[in-house]
Amino acid sequence: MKLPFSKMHGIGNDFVMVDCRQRAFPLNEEQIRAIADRHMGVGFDQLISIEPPRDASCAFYYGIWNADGTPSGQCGNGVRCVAAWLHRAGELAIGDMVRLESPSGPVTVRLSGPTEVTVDMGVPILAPEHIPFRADGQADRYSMDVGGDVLEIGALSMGNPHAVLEVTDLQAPSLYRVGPMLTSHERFPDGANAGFVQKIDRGQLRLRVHERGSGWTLACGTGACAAMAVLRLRDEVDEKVQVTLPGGTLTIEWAGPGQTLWMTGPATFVFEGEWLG
Ligand SMILES: N[C@H](CCC[C@H](N)C(=O)O)C(=O)O
Repeated sequence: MKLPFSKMHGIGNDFVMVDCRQRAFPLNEEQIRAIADRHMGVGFDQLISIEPPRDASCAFYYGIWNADGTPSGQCGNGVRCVAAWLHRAGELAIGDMVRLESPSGPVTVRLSGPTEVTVDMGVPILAPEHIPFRADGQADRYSMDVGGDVLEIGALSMGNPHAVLEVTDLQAPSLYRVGPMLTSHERFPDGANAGFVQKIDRGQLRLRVHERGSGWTLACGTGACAAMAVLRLRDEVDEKVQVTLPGGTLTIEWAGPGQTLWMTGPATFVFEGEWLG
């Protein structure tokens, strides 16, 4: 197969973008994993397809797959790259607001420059059964046994499930043990992206994320949204927060429950290629 693709990243969370506007999505799980291989393939954290919309109120649909071939419902850094990709393809003008359809429903994007994108990520989902997360009821903190340690986590969905743990030291070696255990914890029936967040002040957070299906990444957009929302629910941060991940910084704005959450950040082109698989 000769598969043209674009390589992009959003603050270091990297993507292979596949144009499916005129053709059906051509890859099976095994091929996705082959392209994800950083030595024998191209390498990516997520592969993203750009397709005609299924919901007529949206301009395009985008599909999301992790490096291990599993699908996801949402990708915050990815949707900014979809918007910049559509601009480069002549489908989206700077300043336009357009609805895009993700596997978990519509989001609205606005390009403020060719590679600077603001996204209305929708309303964070807090009800445990819709995350999905096993709990007796909705709470700002859930006690969880993770490998023998009891941790207090926040849980929510941004269209994909997130566990958020507030820490005082993002360099602590224990995070590397806890991350994978949280990602595949039995209380998250579909798994979870595990975020470790350190509060600097009411307007600044630092974050590292161990992603379901992709491992440790340089950035996770929905993880930044989830971390901010969890701390906002505990009134630890203001409505507008800078979230700094290993690969860069995003701005997250959220008033509170029931309101939509906004994410702003860059989307970067790296190269165009053709996969010969
Ligand atoms: N990196 C992405 C999230 C990918 C989602 C994925 N790992 C999952 O939910 O399985 C982001 O910027 O939001």
